[in-house]
This record gives sequence, structure tokens and C-alpha cells, in this order.
Amino acid sequence: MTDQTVLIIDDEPDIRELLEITLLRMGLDTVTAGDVQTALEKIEQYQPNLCLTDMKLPDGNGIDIVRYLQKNYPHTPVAVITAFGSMDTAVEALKAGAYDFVSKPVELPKLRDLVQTALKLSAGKKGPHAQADTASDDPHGSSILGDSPAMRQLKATIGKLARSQAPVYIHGESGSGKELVAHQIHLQGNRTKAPFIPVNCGAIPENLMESEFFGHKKGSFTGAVADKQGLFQAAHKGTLFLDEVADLPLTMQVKLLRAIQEGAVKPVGGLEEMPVDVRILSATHKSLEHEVAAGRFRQDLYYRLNVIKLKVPPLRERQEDILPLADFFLRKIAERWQMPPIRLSPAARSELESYVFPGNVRELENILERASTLCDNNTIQPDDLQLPAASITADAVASPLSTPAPISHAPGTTAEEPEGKKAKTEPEPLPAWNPVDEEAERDLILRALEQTRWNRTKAAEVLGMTFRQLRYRIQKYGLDEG
Ligand SMILES: Nc1ncnc2c1ncn2[C@@H]1O[C@H](COP(=O)(O)OP(=O)(O)OP(=O)(O)O)[C@@H](O)[C@H]1O
Repeated sequence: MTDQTVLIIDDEPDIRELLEITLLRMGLDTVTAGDVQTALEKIEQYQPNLCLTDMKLPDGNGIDIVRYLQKNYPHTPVAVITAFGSMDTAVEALKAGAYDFVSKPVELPKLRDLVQTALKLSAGKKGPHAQADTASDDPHGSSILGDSPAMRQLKATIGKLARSQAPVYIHGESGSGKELVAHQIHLQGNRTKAPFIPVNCGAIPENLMESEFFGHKKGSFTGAVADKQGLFQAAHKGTLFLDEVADLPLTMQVKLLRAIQEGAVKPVGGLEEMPVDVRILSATHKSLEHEVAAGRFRQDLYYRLNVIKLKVPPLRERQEDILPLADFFLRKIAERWQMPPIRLSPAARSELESYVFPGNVRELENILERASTLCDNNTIQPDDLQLPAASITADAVASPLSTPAPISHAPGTTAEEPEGKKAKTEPEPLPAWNPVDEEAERDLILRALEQTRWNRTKAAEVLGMTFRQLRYRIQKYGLDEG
């Protein structure tokens, strides 16, 4: 491990020193802070790969740091150091998004394991705009697969659009590949040396939106501890992909329109406009026309974004792409899990070919990921696919869900099962997550994974933890090696 920096936050110099020595011996760089304010400054300055924080600090507590990182650097893992016996605070920190905790007095072997696991998982993901995890490792790593007439036409259009600078509005059902298309438009054009910045407009809290898009100046609001560049500045000379653009609140739509028209943005708390050269691509699975008619989307912005409209066809309209995509995903899964090649039996192949895939390509990938875990002798049979027995109703197609596995939901979660896919027998609800009893936690995670047929996104939802927290625990308990 080299070139990795760990920020150690503790107000006791002796503990800071002990942790520093331990981590330096592991070949890691360290930075230290004795209070929350200094820690936030060091985070901005060094963008560490991992943070270890004490809970009680002179000007706040470790949870403030957990929350700050969750919001601004969601890929930076943070572990908390708790006073002996104070399990309540450990649980609170875990629920706020911390990866793990160590109790004082710190057991160094446990600390080393924790650091190693957290760094392995966060490797390569740094910076405020790193993308959130998805069940698939790299949504952009591959080019667009598919040789059906619809896809050939789409690829030819992408080639032409890549040469232009016009805004493109990409529409299509959920999971059909809109983001992949946007990324290809960027990669094949002349902006490829600058970044492609995808942003999920529905995922940014409304009160932070302006600062996320346009940046802010230090001190412009509570928590603005340093100047921060916005998504527009980050995408300068590159491409900004506004995913789920229909979810932008009306107030933000006005500001966005202005920024696009002027080609300039003003950071929150700043006095001067900064020119930005950004190509705007946008997408939604909703009907933007319908949103305009309903008064939820400004018509002037709609015309700005929708200079060229590009449709990504649903998978069921390009049946000949299903098996080549399936073979590609199976190769990827075998590689990722370091397994021998996984095959589809002829009967499984024909089942896939006649399925309608309401969740499109993403659903195909999820089905295969689950089937690869369930199958014997590395050959997937129809039963392993677990496709719904009844044919899918039009309602189900209109409200796609990427994973058909039956699951139960933790209280407070709202995932819905579409009508045509309701589980025949509801699984037994899981007990509440108790993150401090390791044995119980391991057992609970295993049960959730089995219940969701190893769909980690769904299992995290069932458990009420984030995908990253679950991924960390799967690795910590060696559950991915079985
Ligand atoms: N033609 C394709 N070739 C290879 N992979 C594909 C293809 N289409 C989609 N995928 C993969 O399927 C997954 C879903 O695609 P993507 O995220 O681009 O869909 P989307 O339409 O943007 O979804 P959403 O509406 O939920 O944002 C990704 O992992 C993507 O890499």
C-alpha cells in the first residue's frame, strides 16, 4: 500500500502518535487533526483515503465528521474510535454511515485489519464527485454492446452526435443504458480529455443544489469550510450529464437555464461569474413532455435541453441483443468473482430470450448475478434465473423493478414490488440490525443475502444500511469467499 493517506483525528496527542506509528509502519501516509474544524480543513486539503476519528472532540464529535464525509466525499471511509463500553455512540456512528469502529484501548491488530479492508474497498475512488457505488462495478468501463438494427442505428447516431456540441436529451426506460449512451457521446467527441461528470439530479438535497452545481466560497454558509468547486466547474471543457433531470426543483431549473444560456456560473457567496464551457447531456425515464404539461418542468429549459432527442430502445424491442449481453455479463461476473466460466443451458437461453425485461439491461445483469450464485456446475438452468412464472402485465412493464427476487423490507424503506412480480410467499422479516454484536451481525447479513438471492443492493436495503457499509462487512466477514 503506497500513496494512500489516512487522516487521524483525536485530541489526545499520545493516541494520535500511536495511531500514526501503526499506520506509518503499514506504509501509509498520515495527517492528523485534534478537533473537528482542523479535520474538515485537512479533508479539503488532502482528500484522504480513510479517516479515523475519535468520538469526543473539543469542538464537536466524530459523528459531525462522519456526516460531512457522507455528504461531500461519500467514497471516503471513516471509522470511529469509541470510549470503552460506549456502544450507543458506536451504533449512532455506524448508522450515520461510518464503516466500523474500534474501542479504546485500541487493539492494534484489529485496527490494521480495519484499515486494510477499508482501503482496499475505497481504492481508486477519491474526490467529491466520485460516483456512488452500484452493484455493477464500472458502468462506463465497456462500450455499448448490441448488434440489433435498433442498436446499430443508435450507435451510428451517437457517432454523429459526438461531433456536435448540441445538448442531447436521452430518454428511455430505466436500466436501458441511457448513462452508457451519454458517456459514449462524450468519449467519441472532442471533449474526451476533459471529464464526463454524471450527476443524479434526484439525489442532491434541494438546499445544497446551488452549491453542488455552481460551487461555493469559504464561509458563505455554515459548513462551507473551504472554497469548493461545483459540478459545472468540474466539467469545464467536458460534459455534464444531468441524469433524472425531471427531478430538478423549479427554483433550480431557473438557475440552470441561466447558467446554460450565459455559459457562466456564480459560486454561492461569490461576487464574480466564472465562464464555463460545458456540453450538457440530460436524461430521464419520465416523460419530460408530460412534466412540462403538468407544470413541473419549465418549458424554456425543456427546449434548451431537448435540442436533439435520442431514444434508447427497451431491451424487449431488441431481442437479438439479449444473449450476447448475457454472455458478456457472465464473463464479467466470472472475472470479478474469480470463478471458472459460467454457461447458460440451452433451456435457460431460450427462457431469457422470451422474457420481457421490465428493468431492461440492468435487470438482465442482476438476474445473471443471482443465477451465477445459485447454479450448480457453473451452468445456469431455467430455475436459477427465477423469472416470474406468469407473463408480465402491462402494469409491471410500466413500473419496472430491476430485481425480481422476493424480499422483505426493513421498516422505513419504501421499495415497491410491481404487481406482476409479487412474491408468492413473503420471507420471514429479519430482526433489527445490531451493528455491535459481530456474530449476530454476520448471521443477519448472511440471512439478508440469502433472502435477496445475493443481490447486495437489495440486501443493504433490507438491512437498512448503505451499499458501501454492506460491501465492507461482506469483505470483513469473508462472506464473498464462500
Ligand atoms: N448496450 C449495453 N451494453 C453493455 N452494457 C449495458 C448496455 N446497456 C446497459 N448496460 C449496462 O446496464 C446497466 C444500466 O445501464 P445505465 O445505467 O446506462 O441505464 P440507465 O438507462 O441510465 O438507467 P436509469 O434510468 O436507472 O438511470 C449499466 O451497468 C450498464 O453498463
